[in-house]
Amino acid sequence: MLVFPNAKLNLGLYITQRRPDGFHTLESVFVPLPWTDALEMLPAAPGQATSITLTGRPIPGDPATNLCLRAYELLRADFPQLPPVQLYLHKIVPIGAGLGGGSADAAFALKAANDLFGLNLSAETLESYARRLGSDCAFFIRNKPVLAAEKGDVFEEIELKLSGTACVVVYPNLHISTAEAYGRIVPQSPRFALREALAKPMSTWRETVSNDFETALTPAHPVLAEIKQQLYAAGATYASLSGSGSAVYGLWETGEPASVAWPSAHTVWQGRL
Ligand SMILES: C[C@](O)(CO)[C@H](O)COP(=O)(O)OP(=O)(O)OC[C@H]1O[C@@H](n2ccc(N)nc2=O)[C@H](O)[C@@H]1O
Ligand SMILES: Nc1ncnc2c1ncn2[C@@H]1O[C@H](COP(=O)(O)OP(=O)(O)OP(=O)(O)O)[C@@H](O)[C@H]1O
Repeated sequence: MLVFPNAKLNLGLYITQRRPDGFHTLESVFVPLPWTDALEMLPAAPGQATSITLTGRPIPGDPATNLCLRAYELLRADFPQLPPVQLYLHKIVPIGAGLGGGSADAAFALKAANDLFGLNLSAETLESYARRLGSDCAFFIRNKPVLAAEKGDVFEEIELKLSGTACVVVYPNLHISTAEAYGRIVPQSPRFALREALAKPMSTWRETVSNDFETALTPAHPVLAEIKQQLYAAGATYASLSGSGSAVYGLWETGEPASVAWPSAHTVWQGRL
C-alpha cells in the first residue's frame, strides 16, 4: 500500500499555558498542505522482521526510532495478528520545520496498517493511537482544517474558504527542535479570538493572526523575518511562521506570487492549498 503523508500549516498559534506534564496548551488552526512524503507498507517477506528503508532527505537519529515504525509497533502491541511489514519512506518534507512531517508519516502508517490489514478501526480510535505518538499526529488522521486546543490534539471543525489559495513555503535549511522552541515561550492569553479573526477577509489577518513562536524565535533567527518580509514583497496577502518553525509561508488571496530569487540553500514549495 502506497500513501502520501502531507504536511500542515498553522494559521495563528497561541501558547496559552504550561501544563503540569511539561507540555503546553495551545490554540491554533491546522490546515493540510499538499507537500508530501511517500510511504509504502508491504507484508514482509517470509521469515523477515519488520524493517524500514529510508531514502530522500536524511532523517537525523536512529532509523529504528522512526515514527512510522513506532506507529506500526504501537498497533501491533494491541493487534498481535498484524504481520511483520517492510516500510519504505521517501522523505521530502523538511524536518524541524513546523510542518508536522514526521507526525504525518506516523499517522499515515496507522491508517495504512488499518486499511492494508482490515482492522476497521474508526477515525476516533486511530486518533487515540496517534495522540500517543506526538501532539501533532492526531490531526493527520482526518486531515481536514480544524481549530486545535489542549496539546494541539483536541479539535473543533472550522469552515475556511482556502481551497485553491496560492501558497509559497520557504524552509531556510534551519532545523529548529520543537522542544527547544517551546522552551523559549512565555505562555499568554491570545490577543484575538482565532475563529473570529480567520472568518474575516485574509487581508485583515496580518493585523490579527499571529504565531507566538515567531516572536520568540526571530531574535535568534533573523532569517525568519527576512523570509516573511520577502513573501510580503512578493505580494502575499498573509505570511507567517508555521508551528515552531523554521518554515515560513505566504498565502495569496488572489493573483500569483511574484518570483523571488531565494538563496540556493533554501527549500521552496509553491502550489495551491
Ligand atoms: C508546534 C506544533 O507543531 C504546533 O502544531 C506542535 O505543538 C508540535 O507538536 P509535535 O511536534 O507533535 O510535538 P511532540 O512530539 O508531541 O512533543 C515534542 C516536545 O514539544 C513540546 N511540546 C509539544 C506540544 C505541546 N502542546 N506542548 C509542548 O510543550 C514538549 O517539550 C515535547 O517534549
Ligand atoms: N518519519 C520521520 N520524519 C521526520 N522526523 C522523524 C521521523 N521519524 C522520527 N523522526 C525524528 O523526529 C525529529 C523531528 O521532529 P521535529 O518535531 O523537530 O520535526 P517534524 O517532525 O518535522 O515536525 P515539526 O517540525 O512540525 O515538529 C527528527 O529529528 C527525527 O529524529
